[in-house]
Amino acid sequence: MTPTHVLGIDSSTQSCKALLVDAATGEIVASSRQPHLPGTQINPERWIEALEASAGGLIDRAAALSVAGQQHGMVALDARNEPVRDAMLWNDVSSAPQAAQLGGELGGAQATADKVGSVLVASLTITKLRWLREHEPANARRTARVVLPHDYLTWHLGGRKEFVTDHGDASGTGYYSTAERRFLPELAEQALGHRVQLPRLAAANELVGQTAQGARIAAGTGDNMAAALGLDLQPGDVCVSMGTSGVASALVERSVHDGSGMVSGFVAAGANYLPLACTLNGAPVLDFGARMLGVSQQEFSDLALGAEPGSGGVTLLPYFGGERTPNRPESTGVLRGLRTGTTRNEMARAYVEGLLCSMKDAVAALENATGVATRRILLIGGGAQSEAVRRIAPQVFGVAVDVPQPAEYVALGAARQAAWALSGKEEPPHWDIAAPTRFEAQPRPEIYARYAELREATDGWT
Ligand SMILES: Nc1ncnc2c1ncn2[C@@H]1O[C@H](COP(=O)(O)OP(=O)(O)O)[C@@H](O)[C@H]1O
Ligand SMILES: O=C(CO)[C@@H](O)[C@H](O)COP(=O)(O)O
Repeated sequence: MTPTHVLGIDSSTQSCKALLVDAATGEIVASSRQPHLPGTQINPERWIEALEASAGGLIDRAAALSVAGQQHGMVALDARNEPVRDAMLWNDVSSAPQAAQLGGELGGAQATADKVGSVLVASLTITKLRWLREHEPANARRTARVVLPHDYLTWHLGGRKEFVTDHGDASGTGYYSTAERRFLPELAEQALGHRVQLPRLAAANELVGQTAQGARIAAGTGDNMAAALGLDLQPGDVCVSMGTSGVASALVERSVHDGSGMVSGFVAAGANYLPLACTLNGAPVLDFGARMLGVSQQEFSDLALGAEPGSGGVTLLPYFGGERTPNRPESTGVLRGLRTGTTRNEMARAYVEGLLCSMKDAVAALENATGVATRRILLIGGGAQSEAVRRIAPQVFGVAVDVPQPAEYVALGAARQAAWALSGKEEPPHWDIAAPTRFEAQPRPEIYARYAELREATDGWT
């Protein structure tokens, strides 16, 4: 029998990735990737070009497809569904003042988390709507509809008919009630100044359209929700993703409302919830370190592994692009403990340890907010390809770290969502996931202790 293929698309911050997968087994039969333009604002048409360049040749081989996308980006459209301006992405921190302002209007941090699942930070879509109203009033007035990156691509692939989203991605807008699982359009109106059209909310396993080639289209979801589907995340697992963002996420059965703001209480693709702690500074911290030392990623990893744990006393706070967890949108990176004898090995290792310590902050926040102890960590994303990250991670996290077989788990999760919707069943298909490689090491709590001291000492710095 000819196998049925499904296509998973991951339109993430740095690139668009596509995986063609056997719908019955999850076996990957083809893959492709196309980079996105750098920056924190982008014309959404550029995403379409990257999608066509990566996935275009695979669509006619798929019976169904699904798009997972970077969360939160504000795609503001006019009455003819033309973008009124470039999309503002999750990592654009311009709207930090508006986040604080709107949070106050909603009654403060805990009241906001109770209402929408998350304390407002600049990443969330609603804060960008208020920014638009204050900084570009003419564009704000022209805005008739607001959608998320994955909604825009799903709409395009379906022949530009209906705008649809899913509960997972919608839960990251700041105008969605995670407790009631519905949009709160009055909050979008409060932010922007007038009512806008929002996409229809579809179930994670719903078919919402069809491509010109005849492939059925599933609702899609946010990239972190898709990663949980791709990994088949289980209770007690914490997924640590080192993409452009650094994310610690876990699947739980009840909605989370963390008034501290460290954890965003999002909804998963399906009946569960996906609380996550997200930093603005993920794998690009390693890119920055390698660039500063003038070496390739491979050489950078080798350099880092040539230094002792603790990096000879050099500690890095890697808040290069401002930070979201903790909420320090104006902050910059800080290096402490440099001596005349500091070596290149120690410098490289300090970058790796700094990134991992910021992810340990995220894991700790997740444990605090959910009350669930971490049984194991699954490390994914571009940064997980670094040997130094893999080997130093268990020293910093203090638990074993599993690195799944190299695979694009967001795109794989999108493919699983497509297979799920195509099957018409209540549950996603069971796919055998290859056994991960386990990394274990003697915990080195002193690394994190020194990092935490630097984080506290620099609170209030910019
Ligand atoms: N071997 C490696 N070592 C360190 N970083 C890497 C390696 N391979 C990829 N990366 C980094 O991972 C990031 C891309 O990861 P990815 O998960 O694709 O991001 P996103 O999903 O946000 O687009 C880039 O910053 C890239 O430089
Ligand atoms: O803002 C968040 C989650 O809240 C980010 O995780 C974005 O969803 C972008 O993800 P990557 O491109 O880094 O995977």
